[in-house]
Amino acid sequence: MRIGVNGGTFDPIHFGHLRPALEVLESLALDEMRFIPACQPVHRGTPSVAASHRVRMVELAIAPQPRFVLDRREIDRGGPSYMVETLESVKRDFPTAELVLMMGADAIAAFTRWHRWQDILKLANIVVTRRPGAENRLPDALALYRQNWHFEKVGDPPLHFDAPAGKIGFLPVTQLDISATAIRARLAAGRSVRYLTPETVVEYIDTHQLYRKETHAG
Ligand SMILES: Nc1ncnc2c1ncn2[C@@H]1O[C@H](COP(=O)(O)OP(=O)(O)OP(=O)(O)O)[C@@H](O)[C@H]1O
Ligand SMILES: O=C(O)c1ccc[n+]([C@@H]2O[C@H](COP(=O)([O-])O)[C@@H](O)[C@H]2O)c1
Repeated sequence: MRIGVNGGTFDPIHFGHLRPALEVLESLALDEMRFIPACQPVHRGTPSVAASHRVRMVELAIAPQPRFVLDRREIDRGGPSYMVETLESVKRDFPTAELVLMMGADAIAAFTRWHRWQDILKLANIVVTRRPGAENRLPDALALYRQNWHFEKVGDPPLHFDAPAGKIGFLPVTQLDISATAIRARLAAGRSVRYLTPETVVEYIDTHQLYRKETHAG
């Protein structure tokens, strides 16, 4: 079994998370892609809305896609959301599974500042997806991880890693210049975010009046 791990603050989830996740799932022939909302993301501020809202929006967004799975383990664990602990926990639940951690080019550029990052490479392979605005940060990461580099472009799916962990692959996915920061800014300005995120998420945000004021944090 091959399991994709897609961690994020998801504040809120948007098509820039969803489309690359589907392309990774298909390109690597994963059995499932687990969306794991962070409880307390490290290396950034507190999320703008409560974890319960972020979780529900992920659930709504992934509902149409059968192999997308909501994974609540970071929320249930509480405290700082260190990815190494999350991967250890997934590995305990699925001891024989190969884990593929996906992250955008912006995230891999900061990877060596992650908690116990060397241990992450013992637990999983990493697939890096290109992200608009992060292009000039990728070469640094490329140089840094050359010893672990595995594939750099798409062949005919399924791509596969030749080891169960420790490899970093690069997948050029469809480019969507969408960020949660820009979505929050639009909402704060009273503008629409339709077509940036699934309609169910737009409706949830409207119903709960999220991101309009600062009273939703918690
Ligand atoms: N538009 C996008 N294209 C490709 N990858 C993305 C995109 N947006 C987010 N990601 C990736 O998804 C993961 C989780 O990102 P996150 O939840 O922080 O979203 P974000 O839009 O970057 O949020 P924020 O603007 O609040 O920082 C990261 O690995 C990030 O690189
Ligand atoms: O484990 C760490 O030290 C670590 C440091 C920074 C980010 N992460 C994880 O990377 C994912 C994307 O983070 P972010 O801040 O871009 O939402 C999310 O799952 C975070 O928990 C993890």
